[in-house]
Amino acid sequence: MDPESVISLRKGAANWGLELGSRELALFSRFMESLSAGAARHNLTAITTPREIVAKHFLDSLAGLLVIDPAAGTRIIDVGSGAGFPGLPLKIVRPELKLTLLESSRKKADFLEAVVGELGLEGVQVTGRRAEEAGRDPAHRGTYHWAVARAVAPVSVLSEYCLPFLRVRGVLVAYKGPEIGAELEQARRALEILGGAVREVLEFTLPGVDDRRSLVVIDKTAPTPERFPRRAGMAAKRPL
Ligand SMILES: C[S@@+](CC[C@H](N)C(=O)[O-])C[C@H]1O[C@@H](n2cnc3c(N)ncnc32)[C@H](O)[C@@H]1O
Repeated sequence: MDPESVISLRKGAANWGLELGSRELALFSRFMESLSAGAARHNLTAITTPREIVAKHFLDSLAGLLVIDPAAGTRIIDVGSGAGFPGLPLKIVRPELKLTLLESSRKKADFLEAVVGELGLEGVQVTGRRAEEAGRDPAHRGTYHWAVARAVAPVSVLSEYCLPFLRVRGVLVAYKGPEIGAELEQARRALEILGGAVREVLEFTLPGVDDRRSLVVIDKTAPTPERFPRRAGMAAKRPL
């Protein structure tokens, strides 16, 4: 990673109260190399300049640590992880997290396996399945303290993908853009049915690019009824 990117990553992370040392910077640097190679080879991400990768992938992902505290539980699942966001940056900075990267595209899951190996990260499991299927598997259902997802689906649909994975009192952190009011209004019924309640919406600006973002923090307040998630595709086709 070029010196300018290192500086903006360190400065941006300090904005979230995170101090990045040489271990973390080396891992981010290697991750950036894999991303650039992966983007060229497999068209994995549209964001390719180092400045944008730092701000829109690394720092955006790290904002989740404003909410996620491993002291309150270490099991975390990233639903629809794509090229590893937000899960991998969270794991780099909080290595005690036990991370599952769930990604239905085989090509992307293969990329994730390769990156986890290249970075030498322990306690990361890559699962190349759909959320609707893994959410019914007892190895995953009701077992996580945290679920995170970025750019996967509207909150009404995302709740059906993610809430089944959480224990009661677990937390879903949905990474969103600004102006989330109407989307949350549409998700009210789904949250009620699935056992979730919006705790708060944290708004922030991405350092370096000044884009506005928000984190929707949803508490799991009751067990998700057995019939959810519905079969693959239903949540998106007929949101609750
Ligand atoms: C727009 S990408 C976002 C990737 C990453 N979260 C990010 O922010 O860069 C959405 C990803 O979610 C995955 N996805 C969509 N629906 C899914 C589902 N039902 N189960 C698992 N993965 C899913 C897609 O394959 C895709 O890689």
